Amino acid sequence: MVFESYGVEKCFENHDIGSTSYLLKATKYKAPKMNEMDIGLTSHTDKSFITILHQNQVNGLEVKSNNGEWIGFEEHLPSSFVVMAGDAFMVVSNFIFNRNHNIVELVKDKICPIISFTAWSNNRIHSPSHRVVMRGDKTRYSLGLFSINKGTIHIPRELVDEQHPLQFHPFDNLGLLLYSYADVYTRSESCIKDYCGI
Ligand SMILES: O=C(O)CCC(=O)C(=O)O
Ligand SMILES: [Fe+2]
Repeated sequence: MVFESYGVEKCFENHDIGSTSYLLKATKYKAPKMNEMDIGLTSHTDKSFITILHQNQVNGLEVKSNNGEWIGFEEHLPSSFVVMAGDAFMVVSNFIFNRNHNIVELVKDKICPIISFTAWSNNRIHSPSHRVVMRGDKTRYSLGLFSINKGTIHIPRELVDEQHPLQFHPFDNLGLLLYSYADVYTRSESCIKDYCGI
């Protein structure tokens, strides 16, 4: 849908199932002691191209809004999941799908572009900062499917123009992930900009 909306469907073949590695991560977040509030996962942006998240109906995921407020993601359907852009892609929206694959909620333009700059979309799309905050007395489980492109991601020529001069060198998505964990990354405001910014 995003590729279509930018008129670059032809680039999709470089991002299809054969061009992507997947990391499936299951996480258990314990309920805070004494019913207080606990940060389950500190604020970050994902280094994937795209992330799909599902939780066991114990809310906790929060996304930073444009004005710096944290918006809690409230799950209403057991079959819903969140699709979120990573630094390699970056999207302005969170899509929440139901089991018929229809978008049931679009938290458009609320997502904060404060610290991240998109690579593939040449800085048009932003990956949201998000975190997990635990409240209440229930254990939370989440499943995250992180898709990471194999090979080199090139910024489509169609996404470079006068208003959007080229912002990123071609880059390796797995390299970005490893760089974010490596000592060489000095933890400035934007990992992706440090890694392959022009
Ligand atoms: O558990 C969640 O809902 C979020 C997990 C997450 O953001 C991550 O692992 O990068
Ligand atoms: Fe994340």
